[in-house]
Amino acid sequence: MKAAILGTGSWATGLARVLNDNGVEVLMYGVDDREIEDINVRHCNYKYFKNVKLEESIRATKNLPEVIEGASYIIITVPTQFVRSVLEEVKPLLKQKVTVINAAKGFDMNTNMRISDTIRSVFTKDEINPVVSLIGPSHAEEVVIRMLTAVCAVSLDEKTAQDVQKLFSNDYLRVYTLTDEIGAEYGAAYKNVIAVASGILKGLGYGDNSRAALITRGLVEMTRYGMLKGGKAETFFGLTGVGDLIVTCSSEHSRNFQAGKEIGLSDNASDFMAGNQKTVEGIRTCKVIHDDILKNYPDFEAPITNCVYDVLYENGKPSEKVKELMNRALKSESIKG
Ligand SMILES: NC(=O)C1=CN([C@@H]2O[C@H](COP(=O)(O)OP(=O)(O)OC[C@H]3O[C@@H](n4cnc5c(N)ncnc54)[C@H](O)[C@@H]3O)[C@@H](O)[C@H]2O)C=CC1
Ligand SMILES: O=C(CO)COP(=O)(O)O
Repeated sequence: MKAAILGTGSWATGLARVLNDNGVEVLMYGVDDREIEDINVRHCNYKYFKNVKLEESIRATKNLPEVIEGASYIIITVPTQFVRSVLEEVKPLLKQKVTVINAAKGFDMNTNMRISDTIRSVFTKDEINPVVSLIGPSHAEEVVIRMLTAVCAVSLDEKTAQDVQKLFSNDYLRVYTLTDEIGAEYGAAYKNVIAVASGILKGLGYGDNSRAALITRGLVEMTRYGMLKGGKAETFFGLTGVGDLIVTCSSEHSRNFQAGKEIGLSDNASDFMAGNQKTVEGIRTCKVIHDDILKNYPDFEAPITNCVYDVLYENGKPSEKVKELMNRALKSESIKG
């Protein structure tokens, strides 16, 4: 059995190793010569993992037709801004029905769709099986060294979710199935915005109490928003919700957290925004959610997202925004608002 992995970055490499460990033939598709050469020749991916030796059976190429040829599964591990364009390149290459598995977290660059909707908009029902997302608290840096991790295979179709569950599960990766696609995808995207806020708090010098408050109130905010979009409340209390929120808000591995930390340290986002080269999905996700609320739900309160938006896009000072959050009108802890 063969899996095509789109991307040669950190998550692509982590999931390639999982599948390789599970006896699946993997071939990675990349656009970066250095990453491809590292994987094929030096059997590592030094840019992302300084001390990890990969198996020789994990290979990468720029030749997309070779990657897609004979693959039963196509795994999306490119940042969300490239998902649609790479899938459009894949489409004419399909010769048999495949299962497309999304592992990216955020929204379509052009349409702001959830990524599962993007996949369904690119392919016909005859070309692909029901879409699956593989999401949950899973830093590539830990998965690639086989540290115990649990994620969800999310699909509207339970059977396809179970198939993907079996494909990825092993003694260090435990996969649960879930059918609330909307709730899971909004949770996995929204948590990146809260993780930027968590990094900002760290950079400003705040401690564990502040982070616990942010995670808790962030969970309330993302649950309310996700329910508005059609997700189930219980999903936000699972791996794709609070699970991913905790890991991303608390880990130095998180690029969203790192971005926030840098912004908090300089009490300003402009230098970071001008120079950033890393994959920080929360930056664009924040704008998508902020703009959606402004346009479609003017009475909806999203104080954390609004503050992160002001810092990233309106030159707001992080230290002032923290004061603003703390001095909002006092209220009860209700999830309703
Ligand atoms: N790194 C992690 O721990 C996790 C990442 N994710 C998600 O996975 C997605 C990818 O993130 P990372 O792997 O971390 O990013 P990354 O920055 O480590 O790697 C991105 C990769 O995409 C490649 N790429 C860019 N454009 C491409 C194109 N058109 N065709 C093929 N490859 C292309 C780059 O060369 C690079 O190899 C993001 O949405 C992220 O939120 C999800 C779970 C864990
Ligand atoms: O989604 C992730 C872990 O579950 C990765 O988070 P970052 O993109 O912030 O590194």
